[in-house]
Amino acid sequence: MLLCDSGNMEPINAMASRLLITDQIMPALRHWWPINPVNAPASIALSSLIAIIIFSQFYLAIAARRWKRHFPPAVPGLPLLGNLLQLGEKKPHKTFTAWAKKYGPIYTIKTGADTMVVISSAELAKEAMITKFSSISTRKTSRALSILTEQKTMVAMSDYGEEHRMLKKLVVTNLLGPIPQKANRHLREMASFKMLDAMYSQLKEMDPISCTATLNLRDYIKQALFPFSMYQVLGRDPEYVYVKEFGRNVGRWEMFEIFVGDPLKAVIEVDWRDFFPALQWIPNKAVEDKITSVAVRRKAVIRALIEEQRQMLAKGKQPDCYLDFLLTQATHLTPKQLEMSAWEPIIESADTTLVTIEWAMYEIANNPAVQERLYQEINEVVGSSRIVTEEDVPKLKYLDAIVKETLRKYPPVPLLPPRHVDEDVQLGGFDLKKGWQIIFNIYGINYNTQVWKNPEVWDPDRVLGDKDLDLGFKDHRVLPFGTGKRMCAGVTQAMYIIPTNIAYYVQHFQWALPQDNQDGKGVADTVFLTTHKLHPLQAIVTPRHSARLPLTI
Ligand code: HEM
Repeated sequence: MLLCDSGNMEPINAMASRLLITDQIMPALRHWWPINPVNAPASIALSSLIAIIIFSQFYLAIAARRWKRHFPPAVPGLPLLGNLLQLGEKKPHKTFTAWAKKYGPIYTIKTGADTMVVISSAELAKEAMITKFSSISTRKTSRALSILTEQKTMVAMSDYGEEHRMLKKLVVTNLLGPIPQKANRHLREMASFKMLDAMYSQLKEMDPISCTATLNLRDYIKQALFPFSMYQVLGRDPEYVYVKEFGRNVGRWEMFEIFVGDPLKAVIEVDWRDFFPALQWIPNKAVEDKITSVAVRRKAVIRALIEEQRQMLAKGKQPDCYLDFLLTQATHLTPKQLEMSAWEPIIESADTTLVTIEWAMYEIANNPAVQERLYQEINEVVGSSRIVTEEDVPKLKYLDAIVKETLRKYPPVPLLPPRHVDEDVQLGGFDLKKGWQIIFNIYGINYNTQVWKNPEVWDPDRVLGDKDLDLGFKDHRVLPFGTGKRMCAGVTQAMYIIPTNIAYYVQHFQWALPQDNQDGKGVADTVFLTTHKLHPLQAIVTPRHSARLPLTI
């Protein structure tokens, strides 16, 4: 195309000027390769040859750079399916951690058409989540997550950007940050004290003489946390709500299933089309219907609650809770953002905190020496005539070690929701390609044998007095809450509720596991997205006092 078909130089010059070869460059070129009308065809052919050589060298240099790209090791898999069949069970974090021992702290796997980078070391997690955050800040959600999160209209699942910042600021400033959480202390105490009273009445009812009986602790934690989360958001814990779409009332515990239980089960629903984008067009109605029905039910109930709240405000109720704030002050929210902002803190309050408390109490019940030591600490710091308070917690160092060691051994979110590589980036000296996804294997980080000896052993002494261990703020050895700009927004609330509740339980009761406890060896099994204990904790509970201790003497 660049050649002209005669000796006429005009078209070449015109083309040169079109190619921005300016008047200054052309004379220099002519000097270097004298072009004249007589030998023009030969000159042009030679020029072209040189251009081709230069171009191909340039191309080869780029290609060589690309060939030299240093990708992380890949776990061998099958053609097309990749490693999907190796991830069939519900504990992929354990498989990832086993692979990390073989392939190192960063490796790739293929899940169908997707390349996923799995990271299992604190240094690499820090590099990706803090230093290289801007290149890795969006999320590619599964179909199930996309439906359940109303296309990422949720702080935890949104891409980093304007909407995320706006929604996160709203919830942190008005509900989850240190100031609103301090103000909500009475709600936490009310919920926990009600739970302790319920445990006492149950024990008295089951065995009026010894008051010792086997209780299902998960039920009690749930009975405290769900009403608490409703109070935080709605300023009340409605026994039921009328849902127009259902044509009937929905009771408190049905609401729990609709807001918490069902979405958690639905989110791990696997739709094979997630792994093969080329086959998106094939319908998978059964899975889609199931997930859509969970989302539709949730929407109907949250709308009913919002409508009730609107009516209460219209009748003169003073705004005194998060939803009131959203309805009266955050009027810029779209209806979808409003509904999701009301629901998100409910599901987040009710699940991960429960998981942590239940695992901590399982370990405490299973380790009488630890239990006795914690009880002695509480007695020394607080005494036995009043209940532990939130002000006491910073003084209870052994309790702090128990909480941190539990979050290390049982991180409630063992794998962070995958992040998307938005542009080619280097991580730990390896090249990652745009379009890949990154899985942060928090479980693998917390079980890194180069950092933690015998990581599968629960031992609060290993973190006792370790002042640096701050769970992801500055120190990255244990990352239950993630780190950096996407760090958990509920960390303040969780770190109020978890230690106080463990302290209440140990201050008021002695705990033991029944002989025939179902946990046996496979205790760390998990059933949901979070590391729920496979079986609810059944423990033999003996009161240390005749009733709940008072707040003040
Ligand atoms: C032991 C309790 C908890 C644990 C272990 C936990 C853990 C996590 C983790 C690992 C993330 C994801 C970070 C990432 O993707 O990089 C997260 C995000 C989040 N958590 Fe929690 N969480 C807990 C409790 C809570 C509570 C009680 C709430 C609120 C009521 C909450 C609200 C959030 C929110 C809003 C985000 C999204 C933050 C963002 O994307 O910017 N979490 N949490």
